[in-house]
Amino acid sequence: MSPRLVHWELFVSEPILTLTDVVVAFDALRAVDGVSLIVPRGQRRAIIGPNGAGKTTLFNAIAGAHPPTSGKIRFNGHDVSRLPSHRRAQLGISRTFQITNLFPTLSVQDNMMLALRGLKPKKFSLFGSPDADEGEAARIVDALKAARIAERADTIVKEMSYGEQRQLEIAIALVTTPTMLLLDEPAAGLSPSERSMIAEVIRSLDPAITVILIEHDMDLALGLVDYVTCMFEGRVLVEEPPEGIRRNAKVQEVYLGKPRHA
Ligand SMILES: Nc1ncnc2c1ncn2[C@@H]1O[C@H](COP(=O)(O)OP(=O)(O)OP(=O)(O)O)[C@@H](O)[C@H]1O
Repeated sequence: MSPRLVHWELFVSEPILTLTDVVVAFDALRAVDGVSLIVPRGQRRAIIGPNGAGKTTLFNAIAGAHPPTSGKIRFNGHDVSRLPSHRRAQLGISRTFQITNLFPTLSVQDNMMLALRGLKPKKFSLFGSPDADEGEAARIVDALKAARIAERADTIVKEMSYGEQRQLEIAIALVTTPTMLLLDEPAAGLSPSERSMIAEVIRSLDPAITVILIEHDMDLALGLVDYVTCMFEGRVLVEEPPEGIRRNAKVQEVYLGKPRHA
């Protein structure tokens, strides 16, 4: 076997994401307090834990919105620990936010274009053609199809239901063709039927995309993932497949509430 091939094999078997002893401190508060994680390529992972456990702060550390105070983050063969978020996005990390981040008076198509070109509406009107070229148009169609809102391209965002807006956020995260997608409470505030739609969208994402999601709805989260990390007070409390997580005594204690005995 040639050395080139050996190197390639090592590369493809390397986990897509490795966190080593990551700390994010806000003054005296260690919101993330020494988290180490290994996420294999293509895995679907849920991060669960009670309010304030450090889940969103951990996402911010991975995506670059708030880089770690100390520790290492390795993504797809690169040490990204100190990179700004736009460089991490270029390397293939994409995310959605807990609170909608859309431009409500623009169309779905224009929101997608802004995301694709990494612009804000003002700059959008100043720079280049607002029309998508062939490559951009194809990526937008693919992302809208994956999010199941292909027929809404010309709709003004504020006229869409809240559930559709959450689907659009996923489409926006997909339009940059990420290798890893971080979804921060994708189903928060949705009705049961909107939740089922979001679950269907996540379930049918390209299996090559690694997906990490924060979700408070346990039924939804556990039905979508291969593996679960439960955080508590900034640390990893438990890691295991979804089958065991509900029965795990530590998880019951901190997250689900102590089991009631008859
Ligand atoms: N920018 C900040 N400045 C100071 N403290 C912060 C900041 N962001 C988060 N924190 C604190 O860090 C801790 C972890 O917050 P974080 O939002 O990461 O938790 P979470 O697990 O995502 O909670 P939730 O489920 O409620 O969204 C909390 O005590 C929070 O108040």
